[in-house]
Amino acid sequence: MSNDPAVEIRGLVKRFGTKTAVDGLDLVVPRSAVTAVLGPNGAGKTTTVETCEGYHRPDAGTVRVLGLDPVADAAALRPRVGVMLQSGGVYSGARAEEMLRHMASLYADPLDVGALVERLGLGSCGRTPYRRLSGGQQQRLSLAMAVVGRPELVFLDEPTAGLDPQARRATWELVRELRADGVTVVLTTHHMDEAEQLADEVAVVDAGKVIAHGSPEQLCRGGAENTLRFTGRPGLDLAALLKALPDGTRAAELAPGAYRVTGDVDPQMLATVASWCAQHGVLPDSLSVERHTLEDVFLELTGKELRG
Ligand SMILES: Nc1ncnc2c1ncn2[C@@H]1O[C@H](COP(=O)(O)OP(=O)(O)OP(=O)(O)O)[C@@H](O)[C@H]1O
Repeated sequence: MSNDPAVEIRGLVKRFGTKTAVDGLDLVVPRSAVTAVLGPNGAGKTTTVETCEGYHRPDAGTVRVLGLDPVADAAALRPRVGVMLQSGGVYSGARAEEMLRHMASLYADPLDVGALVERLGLGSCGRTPYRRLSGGQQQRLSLAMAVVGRPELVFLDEPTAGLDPQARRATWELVRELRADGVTVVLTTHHMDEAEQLADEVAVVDAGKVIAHGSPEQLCRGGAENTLRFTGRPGLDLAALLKALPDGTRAAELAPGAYRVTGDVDPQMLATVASWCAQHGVLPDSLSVERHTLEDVFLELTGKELRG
């Protein structure tokens, strides 16, 4: 049973009036791993996650969470799934630690509340009413509430948005520990470094669909071209070099003696360039391969223009 996916979304469509927020989205989330959902503003990430949490009924398609229907089986899922919403969902007059203790009391085997409060840096504001907490403190409290019941699966919607670097690191540590404990984590984020640091799998959502899916390494390797740079004698015959390289490779001398080769840079290409240099008596002063970052891939997939 535990080999079944934690979340299985097939052909999900969700409309709000005439607006199609999610437009035939497919996503399979493996268990005991961290899946990051990335996408431009308005791509449909929150709507998708909220549908998995049972807040919306799909207009078409199916959603299964731990093998169950998030709406029809909401009661069965509640003790097994932790949810951190993008904005509160919390009674604003309640005190931070009281709320967390109350939440913990609803579960059979909760985490130690005191320890959780300490590690998320909420110790000094435990008696503060929710509405008087800073944005970052509210955020950390929501995270604590999502994980206190030791869920099998947690949904974290932009868990580190607006957090200071210390709180961000503390959140990352907590996510890593959840994963080490076998918890499935689905998080949305606009921070590419966060996805690179935490995610086993990344799904890029655009206009209501998943347009790319894989490990950060797979996406960085497959999605974008890479670059090889070397420096050597000026005026090398790049047309001759290109003949030795796969079709579609490009080469340029950017400044006298500074060369850039762009294309599918793999170990074979590196060997070919090095041996071509050797045949021409060129000893490069430097030779480096630049891997594309997840941000490069993301921008390549979703475009560089701002969306309306
Ligand atoms: N309750 C709603 N009523 C009407 N339109 C909505 C509603 N919720 C979301 N939308 C619209 O659906 C689209 C997808 O929104 P969603 O919040 O899922 O995107 P997102 O990828 O989470 O964006 P962001 O990165 O900005 O949080 C947007 O155009 C949004 O305006």
